[in-house]
Parts: sequence; structure tokens; C-alpha cells
Amino acid sequence: MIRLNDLKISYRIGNRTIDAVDGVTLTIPDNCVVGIAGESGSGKSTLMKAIYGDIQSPMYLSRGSIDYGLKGADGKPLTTENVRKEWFKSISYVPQSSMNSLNPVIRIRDQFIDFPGTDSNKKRVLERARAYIGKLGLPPEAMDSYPHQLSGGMRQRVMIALATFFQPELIIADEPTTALDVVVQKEILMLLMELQEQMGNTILVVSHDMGVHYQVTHKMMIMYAGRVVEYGDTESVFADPQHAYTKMLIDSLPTIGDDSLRGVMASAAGAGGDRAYRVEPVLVEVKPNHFVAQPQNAGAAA
Ligand SMILES: Nc1ncnc2c1ncn2[C@@H]1O[C@H](COP(=O)(O)OP(=O)(O)OP(=O)(O)O)[C@@H](O)[C@H]1O
Repeated sequence: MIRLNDLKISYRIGNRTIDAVDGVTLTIPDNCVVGIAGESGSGKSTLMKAIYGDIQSPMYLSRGSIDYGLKGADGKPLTTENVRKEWFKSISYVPQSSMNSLNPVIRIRDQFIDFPGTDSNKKRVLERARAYIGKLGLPPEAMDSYPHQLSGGMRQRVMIALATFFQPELIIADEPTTALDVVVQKEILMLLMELQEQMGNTILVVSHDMGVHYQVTHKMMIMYAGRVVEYGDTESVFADPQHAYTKMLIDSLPTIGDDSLRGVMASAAGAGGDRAYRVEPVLVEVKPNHFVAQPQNAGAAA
């Protein structure tokens, strides 16, 4: 179980500060797929990077903490400061446009040897990796290819193979299927979900595609302007969205820069619109396992 405690993550640009994630408190249970949706710039990637422990200037943790419920190899509890040591082993990250982040001048097999945590016996690593990519639907020859020789879908499978090789307890996938055609998107998502079922771990999936979320997630987290405005079991969130922004997201996918949503948010005070941001909203449980942002006096935090 991962607990986010009043997490505030900011960027310092000159003498200006952007609070990209602003006061997120919630619990992510073990063995589940959590979908994260929200408009562009709402803080999804920032929150994912913070959970991954990739907090580098100009980004910084300005408040709060994360309890991972995990211990490192040294037996100490993982925190945002030391979780980096457990990258790939306990926690891995499939970044946005990840299929383009494979090193273009290195063959796939060497990407397996190069990445942190592999044991020093290269032959053994390669044998395991070759067998593993086969299970993930890649031909063994893919190991000897350079990234540009593989299709986008194959490269994404390689990224997923790298991210899951050590069976980490937590995998963060930031828009794992963007830029793939719909058939390949579905295959990649099904692969991730199969692996999750086999490993019994937790996957956080960021996507703009509400259809994807509906199909593959157990829980949904909806972000707006740096805050989580709704969090609950996927079925409940889709069947009975509580927050004005969630309702709109389910009705229609917002496009980048669509200012009309902000207008609706501002007038949606009753459902926790912009008014809620001025009075520091907290997540209130409106139904079992279904939380929505409301002004503080309306109830307790999730
Ligand atoms: N490196 C950075 N330096 C300064 N500001 C940043 C940086 N990265 C993100 N931000 C700002 O933080 C806020 C949240 O950005 P973030 O990328 O987390 O949003 P997002 O919800 O993941 O968006 P998208 O869906 O477009 O990926 C935005 O206002 C963005 O401009």
C-alpha cells in the first residue's frame, strides 16, 4: 500500500514557483491498476515522477511525504530520497514516448545488460532476457536489433520488458500507448494487464483515453489544476461521477488548451469547482472507496 501524505511538488523557475501538485493525500492499495486522468498540465506526470523518486531541479518536494510500504535492500523503509536505489527492482517507470527513449545506437540485448540492477553474469542475463521477451510476444531476434529496426509496438514491448524484468512491486506507465495505432495500443495494454495479474503488483497508468481507463483500471484518480478532485473504484467513478470535471471527462475527452472547461469548472462550485481551490479542498468519501474533492469543512481526508 502506498500512502501519499499532503504531497506538494513545485518547480522553481527563476524567482517564480509553479505548484504542479498541490496537497495530494490518498492511499493506493496493493495489487491494483490505478488510472490517472486529467487535462494537460494538471500535474499527472509530475506526480508520477515524484512517486518514482525522480525529483530533480527545477522540480522539488515542497511539502509532504510518500510511504511506499516497501523496504530497500538495506532493510530501510523506502522514501522519496532513497527509492532511486530500488529503480527497476521495486519500482519502474515507463515514461511518456518511452519507445523513443531506447538508446538508438545500442542493440536491445545491451540495453538489458546496461540497466541498473542486472547481475554481473552477462550470459545469464541475456539468456533470461531472451526468454523473457519471447513471453512478451517478441521474436528472439529482436534482442540483436537496434531500436530503429523494430516497429513502435515492438519497441514499446521492449520498454515493458525492461520495466517488468525484475517484477517490481510498483510500475508507473505514463501514457504507455500514445503514438501507437489502436490495435497495437490494445495489445500493449492487454500485455501490461496480464503482467500485472501474474505479478500481483500495482500499476499506475496515466492516459488521456477514458476508454482505456474504463477497460483496464480498478481505480481512477482524476486530476485538475494540481489536485486530485476525484478518486475511487473505476466502476463507481464511471457510473456515478461526482465532480464536475470528472463528469465532463467521461462525457467528452478534453483537447489541449480547451478553455471552455475552465469556465464550467468555475461555475461548478457546488460540485467542488474553482471555489474549492480557494478553500483548500480535501477528498471526502461520498460512497465506499469513492472520494471527491470538497471544501475542508465538508468532511475528512481520504
Ligand atoms: N520541467 C519543468 N519546468 C517548469 N515547469 C514544469 C516542468 N514540467 C512541468 N511543469 C509545469 O508543471 C505543471 C504540470 O505539468 P505536468 O507535466 O505534470 O502535467 P501533465 O498533467 O502530466 O500534462 P500532460 O498531460 O500534458 O503530460 C504544468 O503547469 C507544467 O507547465
